[in-house]
Amino acid sequence: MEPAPKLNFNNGVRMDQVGFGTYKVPAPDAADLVTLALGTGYRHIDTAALYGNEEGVGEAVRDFIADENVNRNEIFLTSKVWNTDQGYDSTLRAFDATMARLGLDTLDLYLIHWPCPERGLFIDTYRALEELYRSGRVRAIGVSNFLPDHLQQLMDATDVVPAVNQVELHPWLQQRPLTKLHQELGIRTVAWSPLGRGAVLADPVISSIAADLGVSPARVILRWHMEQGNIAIPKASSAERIAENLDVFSFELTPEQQTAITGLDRNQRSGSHPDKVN
Ligand SMILES: NC(=O)C1=CN([C@@H]2O[C@H](COP(=O)(O)OP(=O)(O)OC[C@H]3O[C@@H](n4cnc5c(N)ncnc54)[C@H](OP(=O)(O)O)[C@@H]3O)[C@@H](O)[C@H]2O)C=CC1
Ligand SMILES: O=C(O)C(=O)[C@@H](O)[C@H](O)C(=O)CO
Repeated sequence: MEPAPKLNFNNGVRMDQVGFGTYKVPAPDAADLVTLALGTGYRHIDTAALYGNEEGVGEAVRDFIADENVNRNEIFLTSKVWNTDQGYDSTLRAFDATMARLGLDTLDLYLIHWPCPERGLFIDTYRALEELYRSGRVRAIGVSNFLPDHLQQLMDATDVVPAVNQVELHPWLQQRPLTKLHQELGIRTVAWSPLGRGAVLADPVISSIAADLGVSPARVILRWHMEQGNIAIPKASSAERIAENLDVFSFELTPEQQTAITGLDRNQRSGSHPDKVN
């Protein structure tokens, strides 16, 4: 299957518009599942220190590069510094630990996982990401779960504009004020839980559009993300679903279908609120 189109970051780095998410992929399963995703055509993998699967993700990436004669720069890998490692020196140590687990020399994108405003450390943490960026150990840096006021505080105090803000986003939580701010600031929106952890698949409007188009509800939702300009990182555990989630570039939604999906927005989170995680 053809890889997804690539979108440019504000620093010229390019990321596939569909990636493979690995939250809750058990460590023993990670190497095989990521290998399956890479073999299907994914060239963008999302993990994090929290997920406990960086060893398997790294093994899959390294083996795919060796076995398939693929260059390292053809695979885009994201990881994230966890909340308990926030702070300048601790973030640098956390990055070294992530790279040791991945078994790689460079990372394509490193993110602050949650702002954790009560810790008061996300600016120091981001300064460590800036150091990693300046030293060439990461190709791009960014944030995750940042709200507008977090972004403003960060950009007032630091130098490198985040390449992305990775946030929960799906038809029931469209985050329109935040995505508008992203566009104004030149920050890419990466949608985590793009399927609402599976819940949105059962929405009757999605099901009806899927029936009209003769595709699955997941492909409708992910096509919607593509047409919104989002980068989506669905997680799946079967070859069929992994392939299905990447096959979202052979059809389009009609304006009426787009409008119907826009109408599903109801500010409903499947995950935690950024102000509640510390
Ligand atoms: N930065 C952050 O704070 C966060 C980042 N993330 C990232 O976002 C990724 C995706 O989000 P996630 O929370 O996993 O949820 P998703 O919205 O990707 O949904 C995943 C769920 O949907 C099911 N599913 C996937 N594809 C299909 C399909 N084609 N048909 C039917 N069911 C399907 C999966 O089932 P099954 O696995 O059984 O196939 C799984 O239960 C994560 O893996 C992680 O990488 C997630 C949460 C927070
Ligand atoms: O948001 C939640 O409640 C979750 O369990 C996840 O978002 C988790 O906190 C996480 O950050 C996964 O990347």
